[in-house]
Amino acid sequence: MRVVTDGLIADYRPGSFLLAAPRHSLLATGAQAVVDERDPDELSARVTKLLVDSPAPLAVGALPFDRSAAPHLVLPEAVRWSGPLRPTSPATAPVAAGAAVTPLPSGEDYERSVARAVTRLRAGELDKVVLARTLRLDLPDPVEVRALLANLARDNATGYTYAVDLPGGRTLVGATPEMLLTRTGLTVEANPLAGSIPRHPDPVQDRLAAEELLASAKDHEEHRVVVSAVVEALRPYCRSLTVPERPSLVSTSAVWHLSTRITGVLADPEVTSLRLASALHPTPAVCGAPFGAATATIAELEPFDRGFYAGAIGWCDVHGDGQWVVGIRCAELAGQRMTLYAGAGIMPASRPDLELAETSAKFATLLRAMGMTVSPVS
Ligand SMILES: C=C(O[C@H]1C=CC=C(C(=O)O)[C@@H]1O)C(=O)O
Repeated sequence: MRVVTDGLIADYRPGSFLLAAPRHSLLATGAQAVVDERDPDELSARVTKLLVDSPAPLAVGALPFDRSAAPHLVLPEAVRWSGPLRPTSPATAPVAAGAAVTPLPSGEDYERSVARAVTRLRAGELDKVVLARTLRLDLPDPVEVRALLANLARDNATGYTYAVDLPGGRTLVGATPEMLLTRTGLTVEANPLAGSIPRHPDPVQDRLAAEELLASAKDHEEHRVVVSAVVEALRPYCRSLTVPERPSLVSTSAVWHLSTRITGVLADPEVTSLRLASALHPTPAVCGAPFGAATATIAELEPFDRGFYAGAIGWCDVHGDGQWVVGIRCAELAGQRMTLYAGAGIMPASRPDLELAETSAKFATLLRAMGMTVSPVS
């Protein structure tokens, strides 16, 4: 099969790092050095030192969901920038038909876990928790990653399409709508998303769904928890912060979200985008609040390791500038196995069936890009 791809995607090879943002795209290849310090200050200091001492213009990579696990950053051998990716080639299926699909947990078990979380939330044990589920695809052939990336970039032009090489021959591929942090000089920007509703193929029903989301007290509260955590995490680093009073609506091709764009001015020009990303991550958009109770609930109720799902993906240059996005709407590829991840923010007013439907809608980002129409709710 000949795969026609465009721009930087055509030059993507296994092991490369790709981040295609709405206004620019980055392809980094090769690895002069790998950095995996777990302490955020040491990680940032080591990356900066290596960048000062080497010709590499930036470091790229990913922070895992679990703060105590090792990050995976590399100083690439070559870096190329281009404008936004605008794949023009016809969609190509990244793999022949015939995947075996295994959900973990099953739909019923996910609903049971959501119900257990709701009981704890209503008892006041925590304010919010994000519970995820996975779909394992066992494929007849290895995935053609360039075709998958082209389809993701085509369907998610306002989002961030990415591919990150992970230890152990794995690759995280996805298209996230959520930007964790961008630092440009003294200016920082964060764009937390939380509060979602599936989109509808009928335009009138779709508009009604968006209005329902805008009117939902549960979703506004779910969003408020995230915005307040992001503001509190940024405050010590900023001399001013601007936070809109109300969230706005944004959409992917699969889901409507509540979104708040926060901007700030850094107090200390030495604080790198990597250090700021570590300070923010994981926000309650992927974890919950309070942090300790949410991580304990996730560890107890989710029957899998998140790895780099719900982590942070991005780059940082020698000046500390950079961009980090939230590693959601993604799948981990390992040979002919592909594991898709999707989570939903659970609140005291959550309904298990609706949270299951929301995770199904989130899986559609990857399933559509794979050319699959299978119903993931099982
Ligand atoms: C955890 C995910 O989405 C997060 C980001 C936006 C909206 C979310 C929500 O409304 O639940 C989630 O917090 C995911 O896609 O796996």
